[in-house]
Amino acid sequence: MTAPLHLPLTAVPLDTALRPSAAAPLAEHPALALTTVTKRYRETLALDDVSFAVRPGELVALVGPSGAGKSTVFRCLTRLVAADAGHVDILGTRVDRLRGRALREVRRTIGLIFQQFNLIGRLSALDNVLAGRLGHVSTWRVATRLFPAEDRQIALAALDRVGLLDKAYQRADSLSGGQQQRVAIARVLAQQSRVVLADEPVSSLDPGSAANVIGVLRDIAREHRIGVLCALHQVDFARDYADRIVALRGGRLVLDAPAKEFDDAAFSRVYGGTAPADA
Ligand SMILES: Nc1ncnc2c1ncn2[C@@H]1O[C@H](COP(=O)(O)OP(=O)(O)OP(=O)(O)O)[C@@H](O)[C@H]1O
Repeated sequence: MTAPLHLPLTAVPLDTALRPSAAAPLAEHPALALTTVTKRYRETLALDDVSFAVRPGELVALVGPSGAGKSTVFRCLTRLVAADAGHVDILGTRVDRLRGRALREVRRTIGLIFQQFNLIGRLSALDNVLAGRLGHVSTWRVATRLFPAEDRQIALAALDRVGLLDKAYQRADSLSGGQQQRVAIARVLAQQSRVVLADEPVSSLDPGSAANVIGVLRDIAREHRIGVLCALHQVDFARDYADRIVALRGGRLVLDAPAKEFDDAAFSRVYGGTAPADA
């Protein structure tokens, strides 16, 4: 375990510490875009001519019934699978054409948030956030976990932003689910990602914690001009917190609209049937 090192947070103003790196491409490009993407797994057409984009600063909810193709969208964006047709862009770079090192570099710019938090339980919240700095520091520093003071400052600022500075030296597995997910958000902040993919980030949380986490995600998207694509099962959260909702059904895009326009008619177009009272 790294010895606690309590650095004064005043040394680097928080907005400076968390500003996206100057090397990052500027905001003209969408954070991510799918253009006429088709993906087939043998006989299953998982994505059928799907196009949509997420702009910097926007939280877009990706909704749809089970098997609609949401995970396949994420797999195409991270190039875990190759689209059969169409193209996939991250910050203006076509990831579907990349290989090897170039692909790894683009992947490193994508912040990932998972349903099950994906933290290392025995490490402190701070060390988990520092993992977001791995793409920014040399291999020997990673091996020895001797992160420069500046990286620790950035990680602490990120924890402060999600309201967890006082938990920095606490083991991740001693935190509540909502707190762990906020550590995961702090990690993508420290990573200075311009693109975040969040796969069902609040599914395992109680409604209060879920609202808190998704609210933090939306706020950091706006503050840091991060494009966030967030797969959500809870349509009510999508409506309340997302800027737009993109809906898939049977691999086809059936809706791409401002979240507040997602009414009962839209619900039945996406899911069939009527919206539950609390959706
Ligand atoms: N590796 C695979 N091999 C064959 N078919 C697959 C594979 N992965 C997904 N599929 C099929 O592709 C379709 C889309 O699956 P996908 O996992 O993208 O949907 P999803 O919207 O993420 O579903 P869920 O909400 O249940 O996770 C489904 O019909 C699924 O059964």
